[in-house]
Amino acid sequence: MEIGVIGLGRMGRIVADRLLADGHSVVAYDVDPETVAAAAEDGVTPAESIPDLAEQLDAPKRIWLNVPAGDPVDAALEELEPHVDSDDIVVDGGNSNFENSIRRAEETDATYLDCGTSGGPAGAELGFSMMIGGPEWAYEELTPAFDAVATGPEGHDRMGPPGSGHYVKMIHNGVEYALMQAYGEGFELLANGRYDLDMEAIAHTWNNGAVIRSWLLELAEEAFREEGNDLGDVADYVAGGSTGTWTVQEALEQEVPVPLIYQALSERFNSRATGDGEGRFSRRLANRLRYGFGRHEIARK
Ligand SMILES: NC(=O)C1=CN([C@@H]2O[C@H](COP(=O)(O)OP(=O)(O)OC[C@H]3O[C@@H](n4cnc5c(N)ncnc54)[C@H](O)[C@@H]3O)[C@@H](O)[C@H]2O)C=CC1
Ligand SMILES: O=C(CO)[C@H](O)[C@H](O)COP(=O)(O)O
Repeated sequence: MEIGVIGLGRMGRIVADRLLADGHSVVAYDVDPETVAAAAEDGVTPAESIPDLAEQLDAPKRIWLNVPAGDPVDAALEELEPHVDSDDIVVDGGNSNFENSIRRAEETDATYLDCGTSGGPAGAELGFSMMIGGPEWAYEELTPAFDAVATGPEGHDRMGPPGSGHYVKMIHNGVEYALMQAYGEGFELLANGRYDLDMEAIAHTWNNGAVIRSWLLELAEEAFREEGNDLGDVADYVAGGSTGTWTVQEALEQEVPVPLIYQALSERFNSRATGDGEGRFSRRLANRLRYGFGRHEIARK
């Protein structure tokens, strides 16, 4: 299959590479020409602009966006609009707000799939987990590409109508915040408790057979190995927060209590209010875990 990839950052580059590795052909564009040139060396066909990318693709066109959520998605769609019709499929692989995805699916002349994507840049070797919303025919049409970018056929599924893919990913991220907070609190108590303990060794032991083993805990083990038992100069500052905020807003609207997710989000806001980089071990671990899965910059003291 021939696919246009727009956005070749941490996630888009993996999408392009995994499509190429599975035998698909990729035409790619990024606002950063150096990024495009680097990808071209590894086999993508470079495009100089979004219209150029659209013109290089044969009809029906298949286009995959991996740009930052918000205005860049609308800007890319606006440029695509004169070049697409309902036989063409546009996938938004970013962390877009699900209500924007519903609006975009209605506004665009193309057929739209919202694709919540989990696994982060660190998950490149295994492939991603992908939650997709939109028309069934479009999901089926793109299944070979989803098989290539996800962990395989089990790594993606159609959630339901437009918006549902990003809705499920939003709540996934709320769970992610709460899990990081829970691990953080446990390690904070261990670090300040009554024994002199080795955090990496504890994480390693828990990761081997314990009820609470997980990928986040493997990333915690890696964090202690790389930063030291006290997390070194990793600051008490947790960035991000948009998807968690939307999760809490949705929970309020649906009158579903989500105290753990709300508390984890509040801890992030608190970390920014304190601003001294010292403070809570739990939040320092969350800061480091965001680098672990997402390659988000680590705030340092
Ligand atoms: N990093 C992560 O762990 C994950 C990120 N996401 C989501 O995936 C999307 C992309 O994230 P990343 O790859 O991490 O971001 P990134 O910042 O690494 O890459 C974004 C790329 O888009 C390019 N770009 C921006 N505006 C553009 C435009 N109008 N046209 C073409 N290219 C444009 C930038 O130059 C950059 O190369 C975001 O919505 C993010 O929230 C989803 C899951 C995990
Ligand atoms: O979606 C993701 C992982 O699943 C991204 O890494 C996202 O950036 C995480 O959210 P936040 O930036 O609010 O920590």
